[in-house]
Amino acid sequence: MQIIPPRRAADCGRVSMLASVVDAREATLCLEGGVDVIDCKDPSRGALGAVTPEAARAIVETVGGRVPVSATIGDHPCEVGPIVEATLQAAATGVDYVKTGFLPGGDAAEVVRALGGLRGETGKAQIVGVLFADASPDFELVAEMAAAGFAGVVLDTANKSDGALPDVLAVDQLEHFVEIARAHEMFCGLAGSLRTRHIPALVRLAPDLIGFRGALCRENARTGSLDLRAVAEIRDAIAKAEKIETDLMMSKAEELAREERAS
Ligand SMILES: O=C[C@H](O)COP(=O)(O)O
Repeated sequence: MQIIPPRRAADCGRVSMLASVVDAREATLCLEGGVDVIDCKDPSRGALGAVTPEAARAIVETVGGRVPVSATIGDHPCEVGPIVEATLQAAATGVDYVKTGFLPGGDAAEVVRALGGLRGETGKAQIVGVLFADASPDFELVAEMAAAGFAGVVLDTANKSDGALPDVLAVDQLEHFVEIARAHEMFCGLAGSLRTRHIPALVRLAPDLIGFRGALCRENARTGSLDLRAVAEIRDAIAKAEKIETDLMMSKAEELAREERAS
């Protein structure tokens, strides 16, 4: 089960919606709401809080292969031991992707290389690196991740009470991140306290996915319960933004064709 492979999202304008869920009930609600990727996460335990292995297995079973399932491993210090152990534990639950965050401090490149050395030990699970826009992200790490065989990379925020991703990094920096991921043939995701109002500018960057938790909950309380209407609102906002982008591309193509015929 694959998230849209690199380049196709940019070519066909299809941006996947990722929703972070705490249990099988929320996973079912997200499937009903048309979510493209189910992300196992316990928001009460941090930016990349991990659910229990039992909860992750229950989510995988409930989703039943209908969409890709990812799991976060927790906000570990950037050290080989804890991150490798947590990554293997998450991979053993049957998810398609394990999202591994890189907080500042420690030798992130060493950790990436250690994770690359796990090839074959993570079963079907592929590793996705998560960089934190509000914690001095090193975009040079994307090349290391690609060399280590990571499937993708996500730019998220660590501090969920200090603004959204576009408040932390300017759009041209977000665009640069997407371009770097594409250049290394990895899928890329954008996340971090995102709301409906952020969607048009982010869809314009054509990431492969945009991730949400807080916006999907009642009163945007990320540790609260998911709300089907909020899920549908975000789903519709992505579809609307994609249609605008597609129509814009079509009209530009028609204008170019007219100019060529006239020349
Ligand atoms: O990957 C998903 C994001 O971490 C969503 O969480 P957030 O919307 O609360 O930032």
